[in-house]
Amino acid sequence: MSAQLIDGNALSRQLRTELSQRVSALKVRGVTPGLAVILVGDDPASQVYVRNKVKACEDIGMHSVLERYAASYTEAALLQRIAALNQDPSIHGILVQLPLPPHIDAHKVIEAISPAKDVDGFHVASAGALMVGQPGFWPCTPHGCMKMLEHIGYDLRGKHATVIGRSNIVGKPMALMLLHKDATVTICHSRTANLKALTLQADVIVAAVGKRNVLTADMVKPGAVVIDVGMNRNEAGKLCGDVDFEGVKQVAGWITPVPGGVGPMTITMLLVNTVESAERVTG
Ligand SMILES: Nc1nc2c(c(=O)[nH]1)N[C@@H](CN(C=O)c1ccc(C(=O)N[C@@H](CCC(=O)O)C(=O)O)cc1)CN2
Repeated sequence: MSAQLIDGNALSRQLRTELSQRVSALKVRGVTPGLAVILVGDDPASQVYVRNKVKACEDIGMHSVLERYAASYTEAALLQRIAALNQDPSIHGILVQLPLPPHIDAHKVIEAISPAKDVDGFHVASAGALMVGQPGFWPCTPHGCMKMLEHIGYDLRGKHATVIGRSNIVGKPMALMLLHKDATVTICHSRTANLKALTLQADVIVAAVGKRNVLTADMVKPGAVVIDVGMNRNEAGKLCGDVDFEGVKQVAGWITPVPGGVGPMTITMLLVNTVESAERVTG
């Protein structure tokens, strides 16, 4: 048996076409959705991600600004820049690319972004809204995973979902989103005893650890949906996820690839949040 692929590139293309129509409708009403992307430092992967974000905005007719600052940029200067963008009516979403250089307190920076423009969904107000099921921006990566499940028509009610990873930007919000859809959720992490026993029970597994081969074929129930959030490099420098793709695809029912799975969906959901932010402003 071989799992069916959940193609994040194809789904992104479809969603971005729909979004470009929403952007056109906003423009007719005199509003162009605008995203500000801030990059501090010269992390090579981050440079690729921010370029892709700006290009994605352009492709669907949105306005975007990319602000790049040297690694020596101060926290105070960054906070001042965010305060100005909070007041800028042409900007509906503000994103500070992570990771930030170590001298900058990422939590302080995220909290400086107005929750109304927090299209990354990282602000405590956004996290709280997700927790209690109130309107707010959802973090893009787990939101993209939920869209992929929706796309394959997967009904989560009563299903057992196991999330491997407990980060604030993926693991924890992922668990809450699955819970909102009535799944029974288990969160696993580095101190979890007998991870295999918990993944073998799962109908849906989300691997979000940042470590290769965290999930192997012997840990997966036949037919399960496997979503790989990992972004790692193997010895040959090739991009790979947290899942042993070749082995797991023989057992799973559905599987996301890396690249071409969750990654492009992360950027698509950022566009979704920014267009929604602009739509909220216009009422
Ligand atoms: N402010 C934020 N910082 C970071 C986030 C985030 O959502 N907001 N997430 C990650 C990085 N990230 C987005 O910023 C991201 C990572 C990967 C991809 C992606 O499309 N990956 C491709 C492969 C790209 C490659 O060839 O290197 C894929 O999976 O197909 C998009 C976004 C950390 N920081």
